[in-house]
Parts: sequence; structure tokens; C-alpha cells
Amino acid sequence: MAMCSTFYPRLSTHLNCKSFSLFPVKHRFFVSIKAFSSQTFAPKADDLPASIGFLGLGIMGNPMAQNLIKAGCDVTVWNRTKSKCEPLISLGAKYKSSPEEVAASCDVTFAMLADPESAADVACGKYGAAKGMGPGKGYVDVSTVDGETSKLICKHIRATGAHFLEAPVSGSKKPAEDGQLIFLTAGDSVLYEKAAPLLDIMGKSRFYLGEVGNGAAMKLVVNMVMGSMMASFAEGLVLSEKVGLDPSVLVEVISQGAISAPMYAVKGPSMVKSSYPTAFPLKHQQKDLRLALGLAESVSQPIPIAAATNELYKVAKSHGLSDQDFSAVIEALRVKLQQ
Ligand SMILES: NC(=O)C1=CN([C@@H]2O[C@H](COP(=O)(O)OP(=O)(O)OC[C@H]3O[C@@H](n4cnc5c(N)ncnc54)[C@H](OP(=O)(O)O)[C@@H]3O)[C@@H](O)[C@H]2O)C=CC1
Ligand SMILES: O=CC(=O)O
Repeated sequence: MAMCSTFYPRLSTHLNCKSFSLFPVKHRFFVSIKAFSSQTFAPKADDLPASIGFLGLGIMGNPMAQNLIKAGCDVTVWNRTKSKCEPLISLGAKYKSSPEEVAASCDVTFAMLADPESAADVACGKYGAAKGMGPGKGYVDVSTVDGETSKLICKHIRATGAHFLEAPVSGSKKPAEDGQLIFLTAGDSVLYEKAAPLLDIMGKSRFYLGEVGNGAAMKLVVNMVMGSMMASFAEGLVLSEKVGLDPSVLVEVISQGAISAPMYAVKGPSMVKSSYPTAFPLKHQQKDLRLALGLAESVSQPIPIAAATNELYKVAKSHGLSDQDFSAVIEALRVKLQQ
């Protein structure tokens, strides 16, 4: 298989789930290593799976599949709405008319679906990917789902003799376009090793977290924090407006202090202008909060901030903001102020 010159080798962190406290250290180590664009770490073309399937070509799936194609991979795509396959076909992708056919014709198949229901259906449904799987093949689910759904998909895939890896991503539309995602993987380590060169084309780092469910849990915890951060930021912007301050100045003040975050710097200016170009749909953020609440419930852990935050995103959904960017949650607070 041809390897594109833009292929960028990266070093992985490979830790088990008991090593959480080591992550920041390992991750910083990883970042410093990444600065060396050394061919030493580049996998040989022979190491790459020969054919790659990609199911689900939404905001995230499209650029991820594009990056694989641009890196020279042999990619076959499927999407429920067929028209979304066209741009990828014009870049050189093949097309099959069901997840089953994609899985049957590929060594490793990725799935990037909206939610637990669609992820389970595409993997385990009537013409689902599991029907086309078998020994020697691999299924990598990069959707954000709960651990139970991931385990269900894993069971169906493994029953065919194939391997399964859950690999939800941290990072939104732009990191997906730039190949800068963070993969939170768990499952069959043999597939982790096989898929690593592909993850490295689409992402900047990868964590191997052990048993299926740990990747989903890590992703839900991260997005629980992100959703609460965004809601708190939105409250700050609305309150600053209400007391006669310039919210743009608040964005600048926050950017210079200890609570600065790339997310505030990127989203703040457009939130001030009530503009919410969709990178991460609000409905998906609310889904992640709902799933995080379920995760917390399973271990009787109180998460009152996340619970209140979830209610705010539900209000935003009820105002028709589901498909806007999740920063549109601020509108739920503006509506309340007008009542
Ligand atoms: N956007 C982001 O910033 C990030 C998103 N994620 C997660 O990644 C996943 C995908 O997100 P994103 O790309 O933004 O979402 P989109 O809503 O843009 O895409 C969702 C994809 O799922 C497909 N789909 C939905 N329902 C079904 C179904 N019943 N059967 C088959 N296919 C279905 C859609 O197909 P169709 O085109 O036909 O509608 C589409 O391909 C989600 O789990 C999300 O939480 C993770 C990190 C960042
Ligand atoms: O899941 C969303 C993200 O930005 O990460």
C-alpha cells in the first residue's frame, strides 16, 4: 500500500487501567517525543492493514476517513445517508451498500456513529458489520457510547472470531480534520497494535486502557467535565451581560488567568455574538451527560454539577438547539432571563 508523505509517526502510551495517575506524566512525555518527526517510529507500509472500512460519515467520520484516504489507505465507506459518501468516493474511496458488506471486504472496519442505539444497530443489526466479520478481521468503534453498549458490540464481534477495540475520541471537528484526535482505546490488544498506525494518521495520541468499557468510561468522564465547563462559562457570559459588563472583556480576562482553556478561547467570541457553528452538536453533549449520569449511578457516585448541567442542556434541546454547537447551551440561560 502506498504511504503518503504526510504520514506522521507517533509514540503511543500503553497503560493499564490501574495507572490513571501516570497519564499526565506519560502524556507530556509523549508530546515531547512527538516533536521529533523521526522515521524511526514510522510503521512500514507492510504493517498497515491492507483494507480499511469506515461506517458513519458525519462531522467526525468524514474528516477521519478523509485523512486515511489522503495517507494512501485503501478505504471503503458506508453511511446511512448515501450522499455523504460522495466526497470520499471522489477522493478515491470505494463504496459498499451495507455495514455487512464493508466489514466483509475489509481487514479493519471503523465505526463513528451518533449514539448507543445507532452504534449497536450498525454493528449488530440485520445487515450489521458483525455479519461480515470473521477471524483475522477487526472492528474499531470510535463512537461515544456507554460501556454496556460497547460490551454488547464487543460480544457480537468476538462471536465471529474477529477482534474488537473501543476507541472513542477526544477532540472535535478541527482536530479531526487536522489528524489531532486523542484516542481512548480498550479491548483486544492485538487489534490495538494492528490499528495503531491508523490511529496515528487520525490522531495525535492514544491511550490503551485495558478492558472494554474503560475507554467509554474515560470518554464520558472527560465529556462530563467539558459539558459542565461550557455551562459554567455560559453562565458567566450571561451574568456579565446582565450586570452591564462587556462579555468580550470577560473572555479576554479568563484567557489570561489560571482558568483559561482553549475551548473558551475558541468558542467565547462566537458565543458573545450568539453564533454557534456546529462542531460538536448539542444533542451529543447532552447524550454524553446522560450516559455519564448512568455511569455515576452504576457506582453510586454523586455528580450534582453534571446532573444540573444535564438539565440545562435538556432545556436547550427543548428550544430546538439540538443540532447547533453545544456552546448554544447559553441560549437556555438567555431564554430564562427573558421569562
Ligand atoms: N462532533 C464532535 O466534536 C465529536 C463527536 N464525538 C462523538 O462522535 C460520534 C459522531 O459524532 P458526529 O460526527 O459529530 O455526529 P453526526 O451527527 O455529525 O454524525 C452521526 C453519524 O451517525 C449516523 N447515524 C445516526 N443515526 C443512525 C442510525 N440510526 N443508523 C445508522 N447511522 C446513523 C449518521 O448518519 P446520517 O448521515 O445518515 O445521519 C452520521 O453518519 C458521536 O458519538 C459523538 O458524541 C466525539 C468527539 C467529538
Ligand atoms: O466529544 C467531543 C469532544 O470535543 O471531544
